[in-house]
Amino acid sequence: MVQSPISQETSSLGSLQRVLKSLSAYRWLAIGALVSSLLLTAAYALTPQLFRWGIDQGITQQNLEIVLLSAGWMVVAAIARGLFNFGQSFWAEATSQNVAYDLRNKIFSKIQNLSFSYHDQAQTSQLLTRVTSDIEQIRTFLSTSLMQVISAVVTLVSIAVILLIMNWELALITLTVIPLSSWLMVRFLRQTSHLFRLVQEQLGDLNAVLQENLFGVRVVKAFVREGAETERYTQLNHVLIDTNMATIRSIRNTFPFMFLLSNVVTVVVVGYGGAAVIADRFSIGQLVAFNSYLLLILQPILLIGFAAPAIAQAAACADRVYEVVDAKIEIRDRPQAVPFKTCGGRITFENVCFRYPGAATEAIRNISFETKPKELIAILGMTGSGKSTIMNLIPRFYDVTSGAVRIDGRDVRDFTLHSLRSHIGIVFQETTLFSGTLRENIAYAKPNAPLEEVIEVAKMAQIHEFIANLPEGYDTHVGERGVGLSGGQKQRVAIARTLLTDYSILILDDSTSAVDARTAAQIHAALDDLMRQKTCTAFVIAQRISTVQNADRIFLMDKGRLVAQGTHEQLMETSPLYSVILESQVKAPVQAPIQAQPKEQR
Ligand SMILES: Nc1ncnc2c1ncn2[C@@H]1O[C@H](COP(=O)(O)OP(=O)(O)OP(=O)(O)O)[C@@H](O)[C@H]1O
Repeated sequence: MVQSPISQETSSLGSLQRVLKSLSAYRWLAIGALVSSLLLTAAYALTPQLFRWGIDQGITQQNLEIVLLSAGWMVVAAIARGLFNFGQSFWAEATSQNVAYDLRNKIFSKIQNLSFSYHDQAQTSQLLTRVTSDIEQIRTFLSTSLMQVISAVVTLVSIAVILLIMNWELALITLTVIPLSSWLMVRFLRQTSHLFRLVQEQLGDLNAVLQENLFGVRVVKAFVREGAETERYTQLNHVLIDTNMATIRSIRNTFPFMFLLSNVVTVVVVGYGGAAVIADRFSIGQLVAFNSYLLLILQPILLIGFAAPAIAQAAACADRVYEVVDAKIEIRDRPQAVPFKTCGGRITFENVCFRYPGAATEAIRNISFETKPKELIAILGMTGSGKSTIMNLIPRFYDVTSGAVRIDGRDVRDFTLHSLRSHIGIVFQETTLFSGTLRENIAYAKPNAPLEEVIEVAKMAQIHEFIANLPEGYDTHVGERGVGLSGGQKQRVAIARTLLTDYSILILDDSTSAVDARTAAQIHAALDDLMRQKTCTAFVIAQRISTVQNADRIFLMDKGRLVAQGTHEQLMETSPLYSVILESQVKAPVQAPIQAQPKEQR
């Protein structure tokens, strides 16, 4: 299996730093959250002092006015806490939503620009997990964990100072809790950080099975593999729960010790502080305030503890997201690239070899040919002989391993990708339609095309009659993969979609394979005229010799090599392989299309 390019290790910490840097774009929102958080901490820190004042100056001195005043200020402090809490969560949420929005756009546009070779090796489900779940984890980190940690650190420092001022001996006993619990936290993070990355990867694997299953649901049912598929999913689900349980075990091994620490310190403070009150070295109000601070100081340590797994997880997610954002785009414009404007029709392959990334052998070897203007070239050959590969090199879906592909004498790598691909109309072997109406699908590359133009190309692709007979005609909705249409109908919509573009080079890659032989012949007849008018060169890859007999030249491929070329008649005379293919097809029912029409593929 090909190694995924998106599973390399990079520094999680560095990725998390990049997330933090991205906050600068929303600095005012972030500052709003930070200021609210600081004010919230201040409001919390003030409350025990109000207690102390109320007890020592009010209750102990039997001064009702001070008791009521301190109670009133406590109400004010409570309201202030509510307001600052709201401000902190509102602005933190707004910041995180904006950062997630930017990251989603960034990763999506990167995915659009990544080369075919990247997509060949990357798992779609892993990419989906990165765009959805990973970014959501980063967002939660920014809106919750990050704020928790910042306010916890501010609270810890400010309360430590207050405690030291109030009673340094008792403060030092209390503050021992900080290094001890920090050590527990670091140990916990060391144990779990790799587990969080694993969880996200396993989630991606689980999504892969789900996605494959949804796409291949018909195959699963046809082969009665529902049970086996459920088993496969359950197994991966099991692996995921095991990893999740490992993280939970690590949490379980850490947090009880933290709680134990806090309880021990409380006991010591009450014991030591109580003795100090009896010895008149400390007032009751101070002891109550001290005890309240103790709760406040343990809370942030626990908060950091709770935030730690989320931070480790966010770091792993940020790592995965930036791996895609930083992925190398193999095929891109050269610095001096020029726009491809007009096509004279001379397409030259000069000793071209090509090996797919990660493949052991070359898919095509030493291919050389040159087309003449307005030529219609058919490419024929056994399955896997390299026909599609040749065509992939003209629009630079891949770059040659050696040799050169030229158009009118100029290397295709010298053209800007956008202009080059805009001039090449290509119908792929596999048909992909998008969710939307039939009209929207046909006008995919030219959304403003008037209906007459859409109808015109639909007629050429022999699909107009079918569409016109639908109750909603061209406004009929089709599913994301054209569900509701037969294989042949989808192929014809795809042909119409290509015909509507401003192509000058046309490539039809086995694009009538799912269409019945008579309709295929009608499509080719209609395209024949069109190819000679609109295109400078056309390539048709086909399995059936009958559909390409009219080609000006037929290229015969065998095991990655161009073994023969010429007209149908010439090849019949000179190529034994061509004769073998022809003979095998003469015996096949497709040679007699009118008498025995195969059903369109469903
Ligand atoms: N993305 C890819 N990564 C690695 N190898 C590939 C890839 N695509 C095709 N190949 C290999 O390259 C060789 C040529 O494939 P290609 O698709 O060009 O054949 P083809 O003649 O068009 O076949 P078919 O008629 O079945 O479509 C095959 O051996 C195939 O396994």
